[in-house]
Amino acid sequence: MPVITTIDDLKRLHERRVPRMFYDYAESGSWTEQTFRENTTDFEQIRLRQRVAVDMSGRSTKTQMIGQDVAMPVALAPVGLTGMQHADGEIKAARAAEAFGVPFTLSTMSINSIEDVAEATTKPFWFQLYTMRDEDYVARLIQRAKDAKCSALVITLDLQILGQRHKDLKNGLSAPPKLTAKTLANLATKWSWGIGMMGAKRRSFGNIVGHVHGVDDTANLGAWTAEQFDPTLDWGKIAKLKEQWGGKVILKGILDADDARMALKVGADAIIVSNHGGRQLDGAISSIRALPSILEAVGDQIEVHLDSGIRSGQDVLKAMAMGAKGTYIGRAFIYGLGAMGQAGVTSALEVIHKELDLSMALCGETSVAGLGKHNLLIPKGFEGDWQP
Ligand SMILES: Cc1cc2nc3c(=O)[nH]c(=O)nc-3n(C[C@H](O)[C@H](O)[C@H](O)COP(=O)(O)O)c2cc1C
Ligand SMILES: O=C(O)C(=O)c1ccccc1
Repeated sequence: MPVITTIDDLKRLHERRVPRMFYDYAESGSWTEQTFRENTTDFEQIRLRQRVAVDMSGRSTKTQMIGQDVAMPVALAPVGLTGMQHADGEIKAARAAEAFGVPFTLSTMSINSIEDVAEATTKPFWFQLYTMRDEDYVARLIQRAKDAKCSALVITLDLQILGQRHKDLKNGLSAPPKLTAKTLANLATKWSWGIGMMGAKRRSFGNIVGHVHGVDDTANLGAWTAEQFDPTLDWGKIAKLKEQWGGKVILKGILDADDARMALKVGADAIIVSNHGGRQLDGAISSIRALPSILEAVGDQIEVHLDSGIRSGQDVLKAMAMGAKGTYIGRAFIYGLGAMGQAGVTSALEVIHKELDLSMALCGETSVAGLGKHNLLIPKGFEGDWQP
């Protein structure tokens, strides 16, 4: 077993072990990838305040997200096609999250189905919803998530149409995913991935294929999304979905204070400040830069979470100290999954937990609740003086 001490170690192994088509799909941002890059470089702009001679014994990273206990404020973000990174990837990731004590969010676009994951775990997980044109299908999907006892519905709002990712088009990534001649050639060097996949429970969209008609035979992810997703989704429809669900609702993909106010108005329990990991609107600001103005607008009335660009426990610390009440990792756990399956996801969580715990101690903090702006050195003008 290789010694893993950083998320980057897992990323290198992921690249080595997973066919290029799926590695590229995970790693890509849209268009020039400016937003994708700035999601991580903007975290680097913020510095941590080192404090000394503070009793650091009895530290804890435990806290709550939407009223649920978490071992640290880091959930697994919904990631489509997770089961193509590793056989039964959603089951593996959900089990790793459950054992660690952090929430797992299952994507609508997952390979393992809601029922597969419910069967393989003992605690409730969260379900992420994409709304399709077929409203009956959406209603059935919500019912399936209820039947599986999912404890939150995460409705993603920043992807009713897909941002263009060049590599996916060049690699011929289709939806539902199919192996092309190019990928099969690439497979020759990815034996363990291929052998695993042969034994996988599923190799196509588990929540969709067999549950809705006319979904196969599409050239690429963008064309498929344009055909299937509901382009008319608006705040009125979001309010109706919330009513249909009846439980906790998290609205994902908020990057603007005005939208955060709308989310508050429809009665969401939490929002996720997110630009979808730089995969949607290239040129949008990083989520860590968007966070302060959103907190100012709604932070005292709704739980504000953040994702996009988190690669370390220091990043988690920075987001929490700025005022977020929770964070999510997307690629960071996908690297682990592609590298080593369930053990790799556990490893990603351990890396981030250790970084968070040690950095809290070196900042002179012993609890998540104690974190605040006093832990940060934020450069003047960090939020940008761009005018809407
Ligand atoms: C490969 C990949 C697939 C994704 N699929 C979904 C999805 O199905 N639903 C969704 O709401 N977000 C999806 N996202 C966005 C993630 O939930 C999350 O917002 C993003 O990964 C956070 O950025 P990070 O990867 O820098 O942590 C996806 C992200 C990646 C990298
Ligand atoms: O790739 C993504 O980011 C994503 O969310 C998605 C959208 C449509 C189909 C599969 C994944």
